[in-house]
Amino acid sequence: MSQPKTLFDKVWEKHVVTSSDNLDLLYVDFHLMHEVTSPHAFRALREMGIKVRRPDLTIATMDHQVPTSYLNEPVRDPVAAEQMETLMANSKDFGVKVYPWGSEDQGIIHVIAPEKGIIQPGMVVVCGDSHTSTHGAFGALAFGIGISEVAHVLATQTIRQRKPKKMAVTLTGKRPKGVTGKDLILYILQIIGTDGGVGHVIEYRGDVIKELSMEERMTICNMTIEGGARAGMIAPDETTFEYLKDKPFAPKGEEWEKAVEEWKQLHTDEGAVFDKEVVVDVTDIKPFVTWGTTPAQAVSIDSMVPVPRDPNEERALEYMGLAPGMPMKEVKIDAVFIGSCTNSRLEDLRAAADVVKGRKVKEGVKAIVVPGSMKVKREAEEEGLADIFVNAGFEWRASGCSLCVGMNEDVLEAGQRCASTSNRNFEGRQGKGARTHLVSPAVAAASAIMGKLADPAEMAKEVAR
Ligand SMILES: CC(C)[C@H](C(=O)O)[C@@H](O)C(=O)O
Ligand code: SF4
Repeated sequence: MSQPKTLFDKVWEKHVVTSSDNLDLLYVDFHLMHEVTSPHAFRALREMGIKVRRPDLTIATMDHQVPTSYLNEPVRDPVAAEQMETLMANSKDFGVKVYPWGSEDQGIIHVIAPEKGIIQPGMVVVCGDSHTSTHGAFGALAFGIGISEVAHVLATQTIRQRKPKKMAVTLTGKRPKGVTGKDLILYILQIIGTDGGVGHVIEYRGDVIKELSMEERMTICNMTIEGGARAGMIAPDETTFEYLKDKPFAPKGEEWEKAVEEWKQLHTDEGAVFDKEVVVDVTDIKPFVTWGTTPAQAVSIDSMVPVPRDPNEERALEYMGLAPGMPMKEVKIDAVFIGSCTNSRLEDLRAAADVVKGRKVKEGVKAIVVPGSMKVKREAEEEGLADIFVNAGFEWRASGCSLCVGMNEDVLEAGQRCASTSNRNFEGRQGKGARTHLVSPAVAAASAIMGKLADPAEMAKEVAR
């Protein structure tokens, strides 16, 4: 019998075109692009007189800099306007399909690619964006690449990589009610730290993972990068196939049957060895929130702000304006952001709307919902979620990265504190001096109602509909 292999080994080996100097040249099945990391690459191709090798395996969207508070008007920010025009021109010149701002297919690149069925098990997917790790949820090997690598992929449809090591994170026990994919990944990050995955590709395993929806798997893989890993992966199963079936880019008819048979082989063989293994029991966990300025600085919502253990943690507390011993549930907030490629899919908006329904956002709190794609926006409107948010006092926006990164006009003021469903709480991430607490959509929604970080289950008992 051949050597047992991990899921990652199987996908990697299938894509090696050639090797030299400990580097493998990998074939790329799909290349995703956005307006921020593409201009340089297109310029490089233009200067060298090279065409895009496989425009049919490349798509681009506008997400980071697009306005979300208005559509069909000239873009007010000149820098954003220029980036957007540049992407339009480059896409046209190089024959790459683009989903521009205002079009019905536009959205955050990591939301629209899965939504169209582009991401399929066993693929190698790259994008000049760190959160490309999202797509590992499908059993694809998906990772972010640098700007010069974007040019290389455009020109050759391949990428040179050193093979990362293998790490397993196995979730055991029973997931408590009210604990979401977001809580699980915050909990995992708090255990492994921001460097726990460095040099590795993490495979998430165990029954807890098998029971998660595709949306929750995407949330977990999305934030894998915050643990320093190159990528996160989850073996495809019936949940994956169910999600993909009939999506525009998915194989159809006989091709579908054939693909599913192949995809079923994409799992780690019994006896395969990982370089590093972490086992996490999830039985006793609660919703998780961050208190500091890294996604790993997180605690249970029932806990207190911790006593700092080193100068970094001291600095984080100072930046966050928090004192040790203060209950997390007493931390007052000024803003709530429900959005980002971590948590802006229909299921996320449903979870938040479920908490908000019939209640009102606390006076003085600015709360916005930014759907991950225009498709999510339309669907949420059709099923009445948008009305629930608007009636409660949320702003209902068009799709984009928005307050996740503050590269458009959505930024917070210095000192403002936000409960955010995004993935990064670094200093200044949501605006200079702004403070970010990473939370799940349900916790964000409950926090909007309470005006402070809140556990949705307790909020429901305190605030009538
Ligand atoms: C702008 C882009 C390169 C960046 C990334 O790589 O992740 C952004 O999406 C982010 O989330 O910080
Ligand atoms: S939503 Fe946030 S994390 Fe995701 S791609 Fe946009 S800026 Fe990056």
